[in-house]
Amino acid sequence: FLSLPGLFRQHRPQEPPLDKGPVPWLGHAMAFRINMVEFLRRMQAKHGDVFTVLLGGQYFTFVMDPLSFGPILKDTQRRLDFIEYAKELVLKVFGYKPLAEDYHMIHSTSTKHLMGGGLEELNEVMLDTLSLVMLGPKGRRPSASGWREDGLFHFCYNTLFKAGYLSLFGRTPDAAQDLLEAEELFVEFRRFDVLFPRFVYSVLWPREWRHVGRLQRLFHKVLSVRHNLQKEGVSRWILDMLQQLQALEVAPAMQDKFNFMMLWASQGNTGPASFWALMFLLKHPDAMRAVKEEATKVLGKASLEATQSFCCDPGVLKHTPVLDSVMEESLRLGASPTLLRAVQVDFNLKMASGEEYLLRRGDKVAIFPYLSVQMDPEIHPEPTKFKYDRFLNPDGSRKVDFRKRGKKIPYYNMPWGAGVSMCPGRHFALSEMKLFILLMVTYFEVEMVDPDAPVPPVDPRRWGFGTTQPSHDVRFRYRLRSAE
Ligand code: HEM
Repeated sequence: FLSLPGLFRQHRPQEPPLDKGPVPWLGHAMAFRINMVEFLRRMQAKHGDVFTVLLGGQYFTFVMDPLSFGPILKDTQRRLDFIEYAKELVLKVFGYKPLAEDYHMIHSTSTKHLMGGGLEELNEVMLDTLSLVMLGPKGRRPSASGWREDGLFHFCYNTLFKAGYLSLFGRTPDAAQDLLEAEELFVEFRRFDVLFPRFVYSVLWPREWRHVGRLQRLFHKVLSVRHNLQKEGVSRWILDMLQQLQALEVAPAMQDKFNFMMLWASQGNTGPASFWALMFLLKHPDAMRAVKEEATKVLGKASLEATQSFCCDPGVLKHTPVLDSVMEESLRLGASPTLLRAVQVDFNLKMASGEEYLLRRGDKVAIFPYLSVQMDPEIHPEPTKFKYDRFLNPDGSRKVDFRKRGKKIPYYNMPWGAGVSMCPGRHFALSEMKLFILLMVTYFEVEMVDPDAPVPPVDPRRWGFGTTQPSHDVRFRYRLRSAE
């Protein structure tokens, strides 16, 4: 009954082309869910740069022209809302009931502790925890000099998850036990991660719904405030936010759910993104050579003596333009967030071309930068190719000048989203991923088991959910460089 008005919706003059799809109410939901990129390509070819589609009872207007993103991302008149819409999702996925104060709290605390001076402190902790995860509780073990084999995706995700989790959510005096618990948590995190896209689309089987419920309860328990209080070195980022929630008299059970949300936000993307970076480096010897040369320049020729941990000044992360470009290029190819805003009042969206479209109150506006920016051949020639120096000027400085139709384009790569929903953890995320890659190329020999194995394609079910994942893993081996 509630969806009836939607069913009989008619296209009004000046509105974007309307495509209600083949199935009442569901509209295009099936095609969208199976492969969002293919679906949007088809719609763009059919309707142009702006179109409205019906997806599971809701109307989404996709804006595909990056020169027209400004009015959506810098909407000062608050005709578009991000927060209310995000609230529904957060309640469903994490069980967390957001407060009006949350947005400001998360962003101001992140500015304090995940950027600038706070970040320098956290980088030191991250280096220490990466040492623990990659070398074990006793530092470099003699047996560790032999080759070890793993799936590259599993290795990167597992390492970044454990190091990130222990750095942010704290450790106990028993490092071996911490590692064990982090490993167990990673296994559960991956189970949740695998179900995540279909959970969001509400298309799980009954058994899977029950499984998701069990996983949610497990995370609430493991990340509970009570459990956390027994730990040392819980990051200021987490502590500060929990203190603010306490001051707002949020119940402890709700704080546990908040922690789960922060675990997801902080650990769901860095592992997969590091995988793409290392994968591309392994497949592009020129890029690997350039990164290694830069690493030697900033760190010197490093190797480990017995029982040593990594020796690296995180300050060097400010002097790695080549690695910066590699990370930006890997994120261009591997990150595919969807930026969503709810339309609060009917209003005219002005496009860069001068055209105007009427947007209807209650609809959602969506931007999918992977297709409309990151894969645009005019902005990034040969967009499907990995070019490690794409984001470098000839003089070695960072390239920020990208153009479309002759116009400088402000949003030329959008892995972190943009505007009000821009990732507040981006500086820390880049630091931890760069630290991991630097350690891998400096202290380890790394090679693919089958050097001819191609870069795996993206799992199409994950388009639109932040950093993509490969459709299958790739075997690789690694060993500590011997001391010279
Ligand atoms: C490669 C790594 C990462 C990528 C690509 C990434 C990307 C994003 C994107 C696109 C969003 C916006 C989502 C939306 O529009 O709904 C977001 C939100 C967020 N990210 Fe990240 N992120 C990464 C790592 C991190 C890390 C390491 C942290 C924290 C330590 C973090 C904390 C957050 C938080 C708290 C939010 C929600 C902000 C809000 O509610 O407004 N992210 N991230």
